[in-house]
Amino acid sequence: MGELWTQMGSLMATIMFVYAMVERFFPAALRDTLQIHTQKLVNLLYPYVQISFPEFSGERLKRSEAYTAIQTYLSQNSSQLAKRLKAEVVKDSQNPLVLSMDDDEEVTDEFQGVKLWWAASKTATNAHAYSFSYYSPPDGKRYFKLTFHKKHRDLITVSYIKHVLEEGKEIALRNRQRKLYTNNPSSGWYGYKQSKWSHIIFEHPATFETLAMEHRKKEEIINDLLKFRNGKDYYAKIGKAWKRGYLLYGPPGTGKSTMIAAMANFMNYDVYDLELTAVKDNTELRKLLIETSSKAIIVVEDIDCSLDLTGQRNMRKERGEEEELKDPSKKDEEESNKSSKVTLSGLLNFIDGIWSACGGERIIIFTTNFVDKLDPALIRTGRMDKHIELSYCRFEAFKVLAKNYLDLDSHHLFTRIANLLDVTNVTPADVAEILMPKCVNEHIQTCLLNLIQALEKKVAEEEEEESGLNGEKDKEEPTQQEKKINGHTVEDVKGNGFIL
Ligand SMILES: Nc1ncnc2c1ncn2[C@@H]1O[C@H](COP(=O)(O)OP(=O)(O)OP(=O)(O)O)[C@@H](O)[C@H]1O
Ligand SMILES: [Mg+2]
Repeated sequence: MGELWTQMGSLMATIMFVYAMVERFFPAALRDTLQIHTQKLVNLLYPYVQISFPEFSGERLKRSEAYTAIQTYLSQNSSQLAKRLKAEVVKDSQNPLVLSMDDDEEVTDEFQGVKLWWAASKTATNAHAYSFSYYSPPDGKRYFKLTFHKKHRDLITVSYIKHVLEEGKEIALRNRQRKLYTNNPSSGWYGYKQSKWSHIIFEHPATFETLAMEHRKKEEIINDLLKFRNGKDYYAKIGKAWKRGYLLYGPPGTGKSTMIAAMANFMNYDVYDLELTAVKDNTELRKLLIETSSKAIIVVEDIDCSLDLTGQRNMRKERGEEEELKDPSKKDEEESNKSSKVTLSGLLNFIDGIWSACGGERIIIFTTNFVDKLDPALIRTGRMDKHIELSYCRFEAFKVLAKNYLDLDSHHLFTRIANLLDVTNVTPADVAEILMPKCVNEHIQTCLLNLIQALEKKVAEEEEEESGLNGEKDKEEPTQQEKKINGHTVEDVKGNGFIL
């Protein structure tokens, strides 16, 4: 190929030279005709088409997206094929040292059986003009040049370039370091360092393999996520925004936050941890949404605590209305004191209003400990597409934890543990804590025995508690009013870990 280029190059130079010489002797009126014919001759002898992709295009000093994507695409091939490489440190990449081909290097590529050539080039600068200058000449403008046979013009300009750009972006996305964002209070949105979200590198190690839950349930979630990830065309076909809502519910310590991390790692998405109490109103909420990238998981943890969206909402509303009747000025005062005025309708708009479709490929996750207390409008089907219950640790989940913490697949104590886990409710967080060896030389069997001891103690306590309750019940059946403690039923209080 190199030889061919050299021959072509000298042929072109000869034609241009002859053209320049002849042109001087031609009358001005005939020059245009001469130029057209010369061009035709060049086209005839040189059957290749060239496209260049400059690094900086337009008037704005912004690096061209196409150039970056091509560079990423080529760096995959060029690092093996090119002989002269350029090493660059790229921010936010998993592998910060990226090798790409150096200036004036050339690599070949193949697409659907068609061969094409990529070259990295630089425009020459007039170094002569700087020969007496204190300053060194500026660097020439870089560009990539794509050369291919003209008979493949349609294939290359339509399909190949699209393929390169998409692939380049995809590789960059795969290699980037994912981030965990949190929203800034709106007081910090303006001024010199304005930003609505702050971020750090997302490095949570949780995966679906290390997540303790029933295998069948786990598979179902993974399949759901896969279907979502590959569903771009499907969502477009059915006319639905490409997003999915999950509601994770279950008692504290059952792995809701761990599951979000596992989902983010599985999907390779960024995580936006939205702190609703720091959002002043619905407009701010919308602005935050617009500033999120695609391929993101937007999380609102403990939705019942973040907002006035729970069943208590109605109670407070009623109480508020009563007080307002007595003293109308009180309502305004209360409103201005409240830090967040995000309303249920604002949040619903955030989830499935027209703005929520911008960007695409987003997952919205709400977590709560009390699913029953959420407003039905928030969790109705279609809004939160999938409700996932994270429950207490049963034997199947325990086996995952034993593998994670003790690297253990089976043990003769497992049967005893399975029986105990069947009759008592302990969270995976509690089990994990007990299983974790407390010192370097703690034996596996000791950890398992510690767990059995803790579980037996819990079962005994629960039995004692139950027999005590039954005894009191026999004495006197409490009234409905007495069953409520500070507005919570006995079940609620137990769920919170209080002992009656
Ligand atoms: N299902 C699980 N699989 C693996 N580890 C778990 C699981 N559940 C809990 N853990 C362990 O317990 C710790 C606490 O779990 P996590 O923060 O995910 O609970 P949570 O449901 O989000 O609790 P909360 O409702 O209080 O936010 C985690 O760091 C993890 O080590
Ligand atoms: Mg949590």
